Amino acid sequence: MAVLPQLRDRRENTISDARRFFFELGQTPEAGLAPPVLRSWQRCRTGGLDHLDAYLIDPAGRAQLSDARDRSARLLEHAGGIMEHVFEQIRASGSMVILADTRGMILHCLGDPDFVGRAQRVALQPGASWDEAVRGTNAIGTAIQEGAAVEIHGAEHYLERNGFLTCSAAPVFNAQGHVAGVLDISGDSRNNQRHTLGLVRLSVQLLEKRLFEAEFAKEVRIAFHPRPEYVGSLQEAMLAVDADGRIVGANPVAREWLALPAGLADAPTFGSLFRTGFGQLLDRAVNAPDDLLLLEMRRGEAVYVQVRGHRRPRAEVSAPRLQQSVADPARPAGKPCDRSKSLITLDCLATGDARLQLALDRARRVQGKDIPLLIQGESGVGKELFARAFHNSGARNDGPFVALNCAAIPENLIESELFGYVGGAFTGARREGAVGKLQQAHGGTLFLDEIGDMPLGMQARLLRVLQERSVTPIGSMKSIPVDISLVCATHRVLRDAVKQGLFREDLYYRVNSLTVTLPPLRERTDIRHIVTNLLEMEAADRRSGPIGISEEVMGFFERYPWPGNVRQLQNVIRVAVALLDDDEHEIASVHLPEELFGIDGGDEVAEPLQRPVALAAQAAASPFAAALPAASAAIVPQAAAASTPRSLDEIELEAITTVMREVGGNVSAAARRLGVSRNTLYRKLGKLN
Ligand SMILES: Nc1ncnc2c1ncn2[C@@H]1O[C@H](COP(=O)(O)OP(=O)(O)OP(=O)(O)O)[C@@H](O)[C@H]1O
Repeated sequence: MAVLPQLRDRRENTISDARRFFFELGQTPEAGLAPPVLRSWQRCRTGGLDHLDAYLIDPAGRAQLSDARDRSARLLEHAGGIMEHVFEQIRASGSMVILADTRGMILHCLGDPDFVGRAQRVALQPGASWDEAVRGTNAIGTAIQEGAAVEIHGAEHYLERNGFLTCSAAPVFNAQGHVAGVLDISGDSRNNQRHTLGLVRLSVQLLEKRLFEAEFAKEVRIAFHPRPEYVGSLQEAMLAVDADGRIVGANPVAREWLALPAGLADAPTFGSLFRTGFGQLLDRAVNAPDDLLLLEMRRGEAVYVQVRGHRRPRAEVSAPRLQQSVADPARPAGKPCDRSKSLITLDCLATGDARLQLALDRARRVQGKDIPLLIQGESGVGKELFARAFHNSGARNDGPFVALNCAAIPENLIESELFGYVGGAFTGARREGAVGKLQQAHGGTLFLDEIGDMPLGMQARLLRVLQERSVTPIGSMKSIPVDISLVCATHRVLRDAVKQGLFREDLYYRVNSLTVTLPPLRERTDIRHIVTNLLEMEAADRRSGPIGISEEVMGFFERYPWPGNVRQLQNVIRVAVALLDDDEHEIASVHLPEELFGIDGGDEVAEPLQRPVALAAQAAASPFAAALPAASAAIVPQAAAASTPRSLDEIELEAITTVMREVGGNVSAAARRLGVSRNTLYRKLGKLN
């Protein structure tokens, strides 16, 4: 919005009065000048600068400019995209966006062609120095001198020839508290825009955040704020902490808040600022990686903290190389993977199944493009893990990953969970209110699991949020902007739900820009890889050395139909590992839970194990052979195949009596060895009797 003409005239009159006082009478004007401008005029006069000076210093030559750009390479790299974005906002307003280095030399600018010509007449162009000592009061040089954002309008410029400009600039601070450069928007003073300084400030905060994250990508970063909704925003305070708990970097918010001096010489330790030890915080963060932790500062306030960039020490993540009885399947080439949920990436999920690979490739293509992803698949196939990996592999990986299972919470709570509420919004509401998942996910990813089960009324509200990109908590009149990447999952066919009137068509198109379908475990060709990975993770938790698996069990796993998909497999492995004695390091048939063979379950689960039972039992009394399709009875010993043809009933009788004898008449043990449920075995025994 342009400044009202009357206001502008009034401002210009007071400044011209101030100029007369200062330049003609040599006095200090008592009013009409902002303190930074007055301080700057005084510095210029002390430095012997003539306000009528018309001599233009030539911009630096190409080599000098290139050296300066090299010195500020990181700044330029991160500022480029931000400057383009800012330029889009001010396009056609007769202005330009400028980036200058610590000495005020212009490194890069983007401008409207009509204004660029005029700007060049006063050397507002790459290579020119806008150091206050040579150009007098100007936004770039004065922001450096003042160490703060400034706006220098028209006649506030010290040199008269610059009076046609209006400029807003803010210094960019690095993590050590030193100025790393300046971002400026300059334009014709007649087109002064009221919000320009705000735009510059915000853009600088974004630039500082990117510089900080790039500099400390390998360090643990602690983001904090007294209000949880500000963690993840540009207003959050951020510290980088080394392995010894020393603060090695702080963003300007943290510096101001903690009154940290510039430089690193007297940097405090984490423990001197917070009541919780750094190691203790990391332990809590590993167990609750996406949560905001409430910490008390030594000086008394409580703040919400999010730990970023913390990885579980390697030794805890993956066990030493497994000496498995099954040859460890070759892993796809690439970096070793950290498979903890908080760090898993799409690359880590690629374990060789072609259909999964297709889903991974498709998801990678939309990464960073603000396209909602819909993940379909049966329960337990790994939809949530996929969503986390999608988040962790993208540019938002430092932001929060917030999950909400729409089927798991009562219908009347979904609204407050999603949108949050202000204190006293309804009976039973917490006095201090609550931040909804949508707001919590700001700057990161919101994962809506079982979106197909979301009530219709809620669908309409969610649609509005996605369209308007803002959320209004229950009981509030204020809408809060939210920037989220949306990932949804469902085991339903959403299109059918739309046809049945259970899912809004407009929301369907919103959430369904790209759909990926994860294959059920029984159809995957990489079960060996998954088993190996799960075993590694269990071994790491058990901390008692590597765990192997017999070929027999692995073969069974590859053939079992896994109605509960990876979740079921994971549980089976967990139970098997728990059943291992301390000196045992290999999972064998005895470690598998009975339910797997339908012993205590219904015939539904047991059924796939029953088909070749007689052959398998006779051959090896192995429950795993039972899971083999008849055509692949590779583990059935030759003797069985070569024996004289007999009726199936005869073979079955012989198998059952042999096994019953071997287990001393224990029906449960016999059923387990035969690979049938206890009920089935009783039935068969009844028939035999
Ligand atoms: N490739 C994998 N490797 C290791 N563990 C996996 C893999 N895929 C899934 N899991 C594990 O299986 C379990 C189920 O996965 P997840 O919760 O992601 O499935 P889901 O499809 O979202 O299930 P639901 O539909 O029931 O919510 C989780 O504990 C997850 O960590």
